[in-house]
Amino acid sequence: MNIIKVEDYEEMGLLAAEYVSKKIQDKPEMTLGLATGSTPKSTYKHLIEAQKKGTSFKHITTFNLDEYVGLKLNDPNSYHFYMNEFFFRHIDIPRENTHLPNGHSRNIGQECEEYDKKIKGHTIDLQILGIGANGHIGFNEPGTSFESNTHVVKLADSTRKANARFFSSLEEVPTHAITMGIASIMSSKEILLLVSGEAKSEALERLLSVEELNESFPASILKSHPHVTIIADKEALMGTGIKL
Ligand SMILES: N[C@@H]1[C@@H](O)[C@H](O)[C@@H](COP(=O)(O)O)O[C@@H]1O
Repeated sequence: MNIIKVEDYEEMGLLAAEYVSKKIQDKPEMTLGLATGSTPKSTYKHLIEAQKKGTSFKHITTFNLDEYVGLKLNDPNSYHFYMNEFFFRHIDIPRENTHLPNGHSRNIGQECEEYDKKIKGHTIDLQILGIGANGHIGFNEPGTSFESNTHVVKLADSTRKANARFFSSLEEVPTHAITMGIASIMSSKEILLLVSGEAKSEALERLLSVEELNESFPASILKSHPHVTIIADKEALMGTGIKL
């Protein structure tokens, strides 16, 4: 795993955007895996800037990692809304090239199968990832099989609490989500893991020090991926023994 150390959240976003832009320039029709949450927001902001400087998203295809179950697509807390608000509506990507699981589908099981089929029809060239404080990737909570494909997960209490900051109350946070599975994440050619802030420092330390792959710490699987780059800021690196 290659680690790029940055000063703060903003620099992480800038570097990540430069990294992604370079990949798009090298392969304009690439498939990009996308994440949500607080972590990649500054990356999207800088990618929007990159378009003004010549990066075009016209020929890329995107697949998002996850979506809450039960929220309407236009709910401000849905990841559909998030992606549109913070990225898609600002760039030149054709909407039909963007893919997210539909957590408001009447048949969630079928939705998972269909989403999985769509992913398998592509090879994700670069997957942007965040990490949960409990080591989740996508919404693959501790205990998820490393062989998993797109599936429904019951969110850990700690994840619901961590994400409650976006909702008016904890009760409003959905209990379930659809997530790309760990096997799908691992099948991407390359992974860019973004880690920012003190709240992630324990998870990052665990990831860097873990020696055995363990389903109780989902991110540990990344140790077995041949091409992972981590961009981590000072606060996240605190306690890991890695000095800036
Ligand atoms: N489903 C998302 C993940 O894809 C994300 O990477 C992680 C960290 O979120 P954040 O970036 O807001 O800390 O947990 C969220 O719940």
